Amino acid sequence: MQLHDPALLKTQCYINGQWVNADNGAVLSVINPANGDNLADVPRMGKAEAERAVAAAHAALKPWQSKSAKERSNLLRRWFELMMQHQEDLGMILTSEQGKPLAEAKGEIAYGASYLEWYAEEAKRIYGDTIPAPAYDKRIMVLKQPIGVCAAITPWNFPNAMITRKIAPALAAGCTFVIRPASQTPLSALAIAELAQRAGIPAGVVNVVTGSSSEIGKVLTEDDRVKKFSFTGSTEVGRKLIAQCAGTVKKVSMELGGNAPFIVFNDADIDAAVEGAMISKFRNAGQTCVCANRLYVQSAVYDQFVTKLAQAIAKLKIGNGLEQGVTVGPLIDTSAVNKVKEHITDAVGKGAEIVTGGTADHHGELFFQPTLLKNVTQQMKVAREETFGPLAPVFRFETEEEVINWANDTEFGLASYFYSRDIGRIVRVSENLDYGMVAINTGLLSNEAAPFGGVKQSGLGREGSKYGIEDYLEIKYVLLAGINQ
Ligand SMILES: NC(=O)C1=CN([C@@H]2O[C@H](COP(=O)(O)OP(=O)(O)OC[C@H]3O[C@@H](n4cnc5c(N)ncnc54)[C@H](O)[C@@H]3O)[C@@H](O)[C@H]2O)C=CC1
Ligand SMILES: O=C(O)[C@H](O)CS(=O)(=O)O
Repeated sequence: MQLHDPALLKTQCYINGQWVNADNGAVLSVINPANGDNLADVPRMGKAEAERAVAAAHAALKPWQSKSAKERSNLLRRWFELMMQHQEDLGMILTSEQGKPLAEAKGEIAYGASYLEWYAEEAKRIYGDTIPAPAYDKRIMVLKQPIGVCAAITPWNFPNAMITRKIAPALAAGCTFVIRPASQTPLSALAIAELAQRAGIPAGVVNVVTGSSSEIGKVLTEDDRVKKFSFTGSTEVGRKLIAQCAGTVKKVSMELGGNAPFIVFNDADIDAAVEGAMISKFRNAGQTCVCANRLYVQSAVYDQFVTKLAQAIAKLKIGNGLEQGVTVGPLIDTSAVNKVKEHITDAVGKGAEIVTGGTADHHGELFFQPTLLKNVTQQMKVAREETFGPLAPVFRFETEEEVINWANDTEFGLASYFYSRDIGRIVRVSENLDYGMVAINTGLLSNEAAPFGGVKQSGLGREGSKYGIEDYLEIKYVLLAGINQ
């Protein structure tokens, strides 16, 4: 891996300001999904190391809280500046371990850094309240104070942004943090920690532990010193982690699975809808929780949309994300490839038709051709399960009522999209979609200024925006009496 600053490639974990190996020297290999190369080995840590990381975060709490909001803000700002200065190297590390095209990886670095930038500012605007008391000799005050030691387990699909989207509001609020990144993509997390150290974030405020998800997860969810646990990943694992947090009544934030509807009405700008579908569906080879999972197109424009979408898909370039012009990289592992195959086989077996793609790609075992299916129905697996791959199933619908019912017929409620130029329809559909996020006439809704999150079984809480810091604060009610004595 050619880096301008090779010191960003860390192969040890970061605990209490020290770079350390696993106690028993065990390691896990980080593999490039594009070619199977071993990029590096990182520590395979477990219970003891995770407990030391929690202890470090706990010891660092008071000193971190004793800094002024402006001091914390300045440190977050410096961290943001360093991430942007090293955007190229961080992107290279990210593409090498996760697979997404370099342009997307660099975009993720800027996206991840934007949370540090945003919460550097929010750190200075954590306001409390004074409330008129019901008695003349009393005063009511409301303080907002940091919740304490926080912990998170993060996924492989956005190995930079899913960390900063949690750690930035936490540190801004005066909390300290322990991160356990996905074992497929630990190098991005360790590089973030390296830049935290360079930025002057004090020892123990940020800690990164790689290794056993179950052992480390058990400590982070059950240790009473951890007051807040945040997770991004599958709903299935999220349920388990919420249950593990119950024993110590931890506050939890969950960014879980999705099943996004992408609806195109007869009055839509079809070219814009195709452009939005391409962004929403094929970003990160379809491996995002907000990807269009079901494309619903109204009957009068169905054939035109399918034809134009097939033409756009034909322009995608599959390959190693480090190669110039590549727009679709490999999937993360063989189970991801098998899920795409399973959904295609099921749909075709129930009457769907492959318009383009449909098979694995010659670039390697983890590459799959961007695939378009038509004549898809609600009876197929793609209607109910998150594919998390480069598969675009297009359903036909007749009425607004019908498509709203189909779109909402899922346990998920994360992102949703629709294209229309009718103002009455825009208001009605926005209000009737049971989702945490509704994007209108665009296929990309993620940014640091907006509250990202889901309803139903897609999660708990919000990340980003002014709302995202609330999950790292506790409200304290202070009553002052006897004022006239
Ligand atoms: N909402 C989102 O942003 C994401 C959703 N997903 C969903 O998850 C599915 C599978 O992707 P995965 O990465 O395998 O998700 P996953 O939920 O299995 O893994 C996510 C993270 O949780 C960790 N983990 C898994 N089981 C654990 C356990 N018992 N205790 C503690 N940590 C555990 C993993 O090591 C990883 O760091 C995808 O098909 C997609 O549906 C995956 C990534 C992100
Ligand atoms: O986990 C994910 O898929 C991300 O939250 C999607 S996004 O925020 O990068 O759009």
